[in-house]
Order: sequence, then structure tokens, then C-alpha cells
Amino acid sequence: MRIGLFGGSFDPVHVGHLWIAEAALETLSLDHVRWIPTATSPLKLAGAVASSEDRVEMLKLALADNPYYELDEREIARGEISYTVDTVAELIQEMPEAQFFMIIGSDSLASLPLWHQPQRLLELITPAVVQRGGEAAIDFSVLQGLVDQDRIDDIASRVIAMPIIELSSSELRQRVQQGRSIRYRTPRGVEALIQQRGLYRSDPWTAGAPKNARAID
Ligand SMILES: Nc1ncnc2c1ncn2[C@@H]1O[C@H](COP(=O)(O)OP(=O)(O)OP(=O)(O)O)[C@@H](O)[C@H]1O
Ligand SMILES: O=C(O)c1ccc[n+]([C@@H]2O[C@H](COP(=O)([O-])O)[C@@H](O)[C@H]2O)c1
Repeated sequence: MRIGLFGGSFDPVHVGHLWIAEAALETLSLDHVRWIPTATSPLKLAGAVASSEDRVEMLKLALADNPYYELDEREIARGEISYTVDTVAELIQEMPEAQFFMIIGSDSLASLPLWHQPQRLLELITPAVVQRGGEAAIDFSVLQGLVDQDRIDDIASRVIAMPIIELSSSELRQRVQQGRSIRYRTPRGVEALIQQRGLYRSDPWTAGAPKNARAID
């Protein structure tokens, strides 16, 4: 079994995320992509804007019709800060036969030395980094000091190519807050849920504390 792990805040999930997962499935010949929404991302300690429940609900709608996608709610269930190294160690113990890949954007690679126990994490799992067409080549030198050059070359050989999709969850949140359309930026069901539940309507910065207070209690 070859399994891609795709973690994120998914606040909300958007078509950039879906494209990444699809490109990863093909490039790495994966059996499935396991989507793992964070409780609180270690480098986004202010917490997500939407509640964990709403983010999971949106993911369920986005992933529903794809048999190669699985939703893994362990980080939400664990609560508190979601360290990837803990999640990966758990999964390896549960599925010792599987080969895991950690799907990450190049911005996440750049911050990897700041992650919790990055050296141990890289001993446990191989990152597969998304390379967006037209962008400068990924700088793998950030891994120097964490792993040796052979390992860096191995990681660099597993890039996931995709076109540039100028989208982020922050942009979607901002658009909703400004009353602008998010159509085609996220699946229809997700868009409908955001509207129905009134998510992202108020500006979290002017409204005060993040709404996902439970995640950082
Ligand atoms: N448009 C995109 N193209 C390539 N990678 C992306 C894109 N959007 C997100 N990613 C990657 O997907 C992973 C999960 O992202 P995350 O859930 O934090 O979404 P985000 O859009 O980056 O959110 P935010 O805008 O709130 O920071 C990260 O590794 C991130 O680098
Ligand atoms: O383990 C860490 O220290 C760590 C630090 C930063 C990010 N991550 C993971 O990287 C993924 C994307 O994070 P983010 O902040 O872009 O939503 C998500 O699964 C996070 O848990 C993990």
C-alpha cells in the first residue's frame, strides 16, 4: 500500500487542495490519499476560523465522490496542537506494511526546519513536495542539517508537478467576508454549506478572538 498523507487546516478546503491530491495520486502511484485536518496547526496557533466540526463537514462534502480519498479525523479527535510527527508515528504503528508519503506545498517545506522534531519526522516519512509550474525551482537546501545529501536528492526526485493555482483558504475567507463569490474556487457543496451556516462572514481580526476557541483551550 502506498499512502499519501495530506494534512492542512482546510479552512476551508479549496480546488487547489483537490488538485494537489489528484496530482499526488498520479505522480506517486498512490493507493489513496488520506486527508488529515488539523485541530490547531503548530504554526497557526491563533487557531482556525471555522470550527473543527465545520471544517470536517466541508471536507466530507468535497471528498465524497472520490474512492481514492479517505478522511482521517485523528488530529481533530486528539485536539490541541497537531504535530505531524505524532500522527505519522501512529499511522506507521497501525499500518506497518504501508509506505507513506507526506504531501506538502513548497511553503510548508520552507518552514519544515521549524516543525516539531523535524529530524525524527524525516526519519519516519518521505516528503513529496508540490512544484507549481512557472514558479522558481524548489529550494531543498532547507533540509541541509536535517538529512544527508543522498536523502535530499531522494526527496527532490519525488516532486509533484501541478499548475499554479492562485488560491488559498485565506483568500476564500476574505472573499466570503467581503460578500464576493467563491464559485468554482471550492466544490458547490462546500460553497453551499459556507453560505447555509454563515461561515467566514465576519472578519476574525476585527471581531476579536478566533471562533475555534475550543481547539486552543
Ligand atoms: N493553491 C495552492 N497550491 C499549492 N499548494 C497549496 C495551495 N493551497 C494550499 N496549498 C498547500 O496545501 C497544504 C494545506 O494547506 P492549508 O490547509 O493551510 O491551506 P492554505 O490555502 O495554505 O490556507 P491559508 O490561506 O489559511 O494559509 C499546505 O501544505 C499548503 O502549502
Ligand atoms: O508538526 C509540526 O510541527 C507542523 C508545523 C507546521 C505545519 N504542520 C502540518 O503541515 C500541514 C499544513 O499546515 P498549515 O499550517 O499550512 O495548515 C498540517 O498538517 C500541519 O499540521 C506541522
